[in-house]
Amino acid sequence: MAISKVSALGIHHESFSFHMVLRPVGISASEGKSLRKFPVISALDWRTVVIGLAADSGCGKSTFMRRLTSVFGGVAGPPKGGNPDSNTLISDTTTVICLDDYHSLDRHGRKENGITALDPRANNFDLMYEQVKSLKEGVSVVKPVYNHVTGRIESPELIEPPKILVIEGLHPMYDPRVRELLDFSIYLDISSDVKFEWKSQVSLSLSLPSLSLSLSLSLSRSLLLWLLVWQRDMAERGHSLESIKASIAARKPDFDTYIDPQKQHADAVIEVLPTQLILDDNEGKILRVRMVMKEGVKYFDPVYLFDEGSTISWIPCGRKLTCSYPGIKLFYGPDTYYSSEVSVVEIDGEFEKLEELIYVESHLNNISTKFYGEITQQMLRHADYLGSNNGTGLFQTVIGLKIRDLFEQIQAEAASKQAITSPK
Ligand SMILES: Nc1ncnc2c1ncn2[C@@H]1O[C@H](COP(=O)(O)OP(=O)(O)OP(=O)(O)O)[C@@H](O)[C@H]1O
Ligand SMILES: O=C(CO)[C@H](O)[C@H](O)COP(=O)(O)O
Repeated sequence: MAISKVSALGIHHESFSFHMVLRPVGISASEGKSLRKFPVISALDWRTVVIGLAADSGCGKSTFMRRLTSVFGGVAGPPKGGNPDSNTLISDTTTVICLDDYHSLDRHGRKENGITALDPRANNFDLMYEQVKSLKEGVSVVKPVYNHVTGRIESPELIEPPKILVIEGLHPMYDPRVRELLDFSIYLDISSDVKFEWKSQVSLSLSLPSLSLSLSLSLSRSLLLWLLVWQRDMAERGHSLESIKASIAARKPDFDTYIDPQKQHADAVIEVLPTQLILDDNEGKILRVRMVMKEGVKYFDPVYLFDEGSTISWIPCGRKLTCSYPGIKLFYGPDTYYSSEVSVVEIDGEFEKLEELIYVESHLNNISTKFYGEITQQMLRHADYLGSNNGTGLFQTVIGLKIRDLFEQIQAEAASKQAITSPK
C-alpha cells in the first residue's frame, strides 16, 4: 500500500491497488463520523479515466451517454437510495455527472443577479475542480445536486470513483484546471438551424398530447423538466411559441461567449449541420454530420476512410447500400481546426436500411471495434435511439468505442507501471 499524502480533503493515493477507508471530499471531519450510512471505497484496481462532454442543453448529450454506456454493457441508473432528483447516471463502468450540479447560484439567485446558468459566475469551478481531481485520484466526493424541478441546490450525494467518469454539461472545458484533468474531451456542436429545429419539434409535439408520452420517453430528464416548466409558463402566462423562441435566442450571447469557445480545446468535435445534398436546405431534418478528430492525442488514433491521410469523397449508394432521396455521401480528409491539425470524417444524409451500415463500417478504419460489425450491431440494438439513421448516432457510437479503447490503454499502462514499481 502506498499513501502519498494526507490532506484536509481526504487521503490521496498514488498506487491504484490498495485498500483503505477514505473520507469523501466535500464533507467535514465531524460529518465524516456519520459516514456509516455511506458505502465505503476500497480496493481500486483501476485508474479513473475522466471524459468531458460539452454541449448546450437539449443537444443530444443524454442519447450520447446511453450509447456510451451500452458499449460497456449494462444499464445506467441514478445512484441507489440517493436523492430522487439526482442528475447522476451510474452503470458498472461509467458514472456520468451533470455539471449543472455545480451551479453556485440557484434559479432565484440567477434571476436576482440577472445572469444565466451559462455565465461562469453562476457556477462553482473551485468545487468542480477539487471534486473531479479527487475522483480521479480515487477519493469519493459528496457533490451538490441541482434540482431542475425546484431550481434549488439540494442535499448532496456521495459519488464514488468509477472506472470512467464522464463530466457532461455546459462547462467541462471552461476552467483550465478541470480541462487539465480530462483524459479525453468531446464537444457536440449543433448548428443554430438544427438546434432550432430540434427544440421546435419538441415544443410542437408537447402541444399534441398523443405524442407527448412517446416523446418524453426519448427526452433527457433536464430537458423534460425544462419543457414542463415551459408548458406551465404557456398555460399561466400565455407565452407564445414565438416568445419561447425568443427565450432560446436570449441564451445565445452567453452561449457564444462561454460555451462555444470550448470546442477549440476538444479532442473530438461532432458537428451537426443541415444537409448539403438538398440545395439551400435550412430545415435541419436531413443532417450533415462531421466528426472532427485532433491529431496527436495520446491514446486516440483518428478514424479514417479507405486510405489514411488522403482526401476522399464517397457516394456508397448502389448495389450494397440502398439510398432514397437525397441519398448519402461520405467525406474524409485532413483539415485545420483552431490551428490544430485534424482529420475529418463526414456523413451527409440518412441510412435507409440500418443493417446495410456494415458496408460503410467495413470501409472505416481505426474504429476500435472488438469484432467485425460491432458498430452495426450497436446501431441495430439501439435503432430506436435518436439519430440512429444518420451520422449523429454512428459517430456517437464510434466515439464510445474509442473511449473504451482509450480506457483499456490507460489501464494497461497503469498496470505495467505498477508491475515495475512493485515487483514480486
Ligand atoms: N441525433 C438526434 N437527432 C435528432 N434529434 C435529436 C438528436 N439528438 C437530440 N435530438 C433532439 O434534442 C432533444 C434533446 O436530446 P437529449 O435529451 O439527448 O439532449 P441533452 O443535451 O441531454 O439535453 P439536456 O441538456 O436538456 O439534458 C431530443 O428530444 C431531440 O428533439
Ligand atoms: O442550461 C442548462 C443546463 O442544462 C440549464 O438551463 C441550467 O442548468 C439551469 O436549469 P433550470 O433552467 O432548470 O433552472
